[in-house]
Amino acid sequence: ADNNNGTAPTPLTNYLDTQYFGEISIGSPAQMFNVVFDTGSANLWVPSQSCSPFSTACFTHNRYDASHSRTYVENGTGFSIRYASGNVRGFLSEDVVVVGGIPVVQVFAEATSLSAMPFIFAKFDGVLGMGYPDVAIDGITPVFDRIMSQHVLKEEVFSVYYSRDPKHSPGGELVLGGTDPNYYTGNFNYVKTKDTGKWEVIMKGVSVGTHTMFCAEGCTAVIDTGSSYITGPASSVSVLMETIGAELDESGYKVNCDTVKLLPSVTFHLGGQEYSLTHEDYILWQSHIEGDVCSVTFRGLDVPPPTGPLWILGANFIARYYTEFDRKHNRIGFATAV
Ligand SMILES: CC(C)CCNC(=O)[C@@H]1CNC[C@H](CN2CC(=O)N(c3ccccc3Cl)CC2(C)C)C1
Repeated sequence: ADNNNGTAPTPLTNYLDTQYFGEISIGSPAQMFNVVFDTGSANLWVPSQSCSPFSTACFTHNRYDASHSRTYVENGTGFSIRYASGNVRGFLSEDVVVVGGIPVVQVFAEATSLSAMPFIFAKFDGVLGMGYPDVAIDGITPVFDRIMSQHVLKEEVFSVYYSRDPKHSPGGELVLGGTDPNYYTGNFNYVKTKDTGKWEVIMKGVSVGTHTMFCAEGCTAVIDTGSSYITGPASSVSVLMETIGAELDESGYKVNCDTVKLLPSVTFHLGGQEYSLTHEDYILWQSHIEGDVCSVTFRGLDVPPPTGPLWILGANFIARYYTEFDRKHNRIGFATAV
């Protein structure tokens, strides 16, 4: 609950270092949902009780039932959101949403159809977008904006800790209104966001070992809590992968597990600081019966202009660098995660 020092923590679950989600409630009495807190989008949706039984992705998750909530307000406007990886369709409703113990009356979407891919792989029920209002579909005021307008937060910021190892508990933590010193050391270094109303910054270079190989003339980096990996322009990532001896197969880039210890750091130059990832941070080592598999948590993704080209720094970056998203000063702060 908002422990009236103006900060509100929500513990997160870490599923295989690729999905981090926390619990919110909607309605009275409370209906519980697991949601990804996604800085790369700005809408809240959960599966609807009225989703079609043929939508497997919908049926295998918790569903919101308006008829069981005494604070439900009908809206009914159509809703559709297109993510890079799949889309969600439904209709708008309004009800009391509680995040970290803070209640807000919120317009959200009841999803009636979810694209099977990738939502059948989702361990979470829905998505709570933590992006700026500028990217909110249908101009709906996002949850964090509704919370800020209540003036209950010590600071108009939220912070994210992602654990690096699924056996850790908690798998992560979202703090509304501040940061949690239990999960970082040292000071924060800040980077101003671009004036685009997105959680994106100017990156000054990407280095492999000591050699700046990409983005030397500057490029855009999105700090995206809802993305599992790091993505960059496909051509750059393929050169990067070639440099570390990774090969592309149907499920992404792989390296020979014997070479992992020798792999170079990959460094992202943000603001006045260099943020390095070692092989510990960017290799997903999975032990299988038939032998170990070492996946590289980088993906090529070409985002067309004007949004792109861009790099997306996702969960594996945030797991190494505790991240504060500052709406008051439109900046992002990074500190070394513990
Ligand atoms: C502005 C908006 C309208 C468009 C641009 N924003 C975007 O595309 C988002 C940017 N952040 C990341 C986000 C990833 N999503 C798609 C997605 O595959 N997830 C997912 C991840 C793992 C397993 C299963 C699933 Cl389902 C998680 C999630 C959160 C549902 C998309």
